[in-house]
Amino acid sequence: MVLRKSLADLSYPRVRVLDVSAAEPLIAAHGLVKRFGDFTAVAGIDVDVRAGEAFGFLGPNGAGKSSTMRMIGCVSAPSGGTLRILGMDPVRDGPAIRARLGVCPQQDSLDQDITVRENLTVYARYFGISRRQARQRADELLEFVQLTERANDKVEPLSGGMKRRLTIARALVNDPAIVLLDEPTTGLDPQARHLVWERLFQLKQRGVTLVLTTHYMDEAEQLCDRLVVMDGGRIGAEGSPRQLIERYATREVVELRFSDATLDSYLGKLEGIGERLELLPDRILLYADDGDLAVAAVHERQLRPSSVLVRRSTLEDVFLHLTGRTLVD
Ligand SMILES: Nc1ncnc2c1ncn2[C@@H]1O[C@H](COP(=O)(O)OP(=O)(O)OP(=O)(O)O)[C@@H](O)[C@H]1O
Repeated sequence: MVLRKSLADLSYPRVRVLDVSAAEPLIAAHGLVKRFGDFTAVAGIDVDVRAGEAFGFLGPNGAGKSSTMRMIGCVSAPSGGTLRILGMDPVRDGPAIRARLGVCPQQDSLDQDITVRENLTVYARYFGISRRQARQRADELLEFVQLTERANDKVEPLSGGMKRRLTIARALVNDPAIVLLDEPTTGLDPQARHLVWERLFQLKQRGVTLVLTTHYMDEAEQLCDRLVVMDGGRIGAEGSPRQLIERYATREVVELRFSDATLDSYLGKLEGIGERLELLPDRILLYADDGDLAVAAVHERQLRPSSVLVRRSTLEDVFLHLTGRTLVD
């Protein structure tokens, strides 16, 4: 496997691009297992991550996403199966792999006692980067994550979104071949999430290989070229967001609420409209390629929902179809 710097983009963040002749995926997992005592957190998953793609693990809390990321990050040994990262074995070649990974953990692990810039320069020194280069790299990265004005401030007073952006900058210090992001926007407010997405999108545009976990379907839809839907340590489906929606949902969904009776009494009355019905605690979802036609059919049956919403299908619908639960349950 040959890695070379992209000549097209000399500005930060520098990009490592896999030589097109390399056949092996950057991350290849087959039958990967993680056990904690008798409990199986990851139950034999197959994953291939290719150079330059943004790959996501979408699933609810406890799905096994972080356990998988920790194995890929070479901080937790697999209990079974095979895992190769950048053509190497994470157990034997952990330090060599870690040197080429950028890791953005779920919990911010920034040093609160030093400045924003020092968080980057000190980290850069772990990778053997010279003091002068570290300083230059830190300044470029602070500009990239829009924190230049806070460079000399301590970390503690920064907002959650700023801390997350600083953690992303830190993950880029060593010019990584793969950036691992565990729940990059969990706990952030909508504006801060959008800023993080925007920076990640920039990285993606520059060809950086991103691997992220999320339980936000909008995050997965916006950022991921390809993703796996994970639940209970297993992968239920794999594909691009669009492929998954086409495969597991209809083009549109009608959300129906009724105020006059228990919801399940309407299931029989709606039978045969659209392709599928899902009963949620507060509404019925009616899957149909043409939502308006489905609504007309509902009215023809003299049913009077208290509210009707026609929307496009999302990954949330895919997850519901695959697991019978919503992601936020
Ligand atoms: N060190 C550990 N010891 C015992 N059980 C663990 C350990 N780490 C994780 N687990 C369990 O493994 C399961 C999967 O956890 P994991 O953190 O991988 O899920 P996740 O999909 O990342 O969810 P979250 O978003 O909550 O982190 C959970 O039931 C969790 O309690």
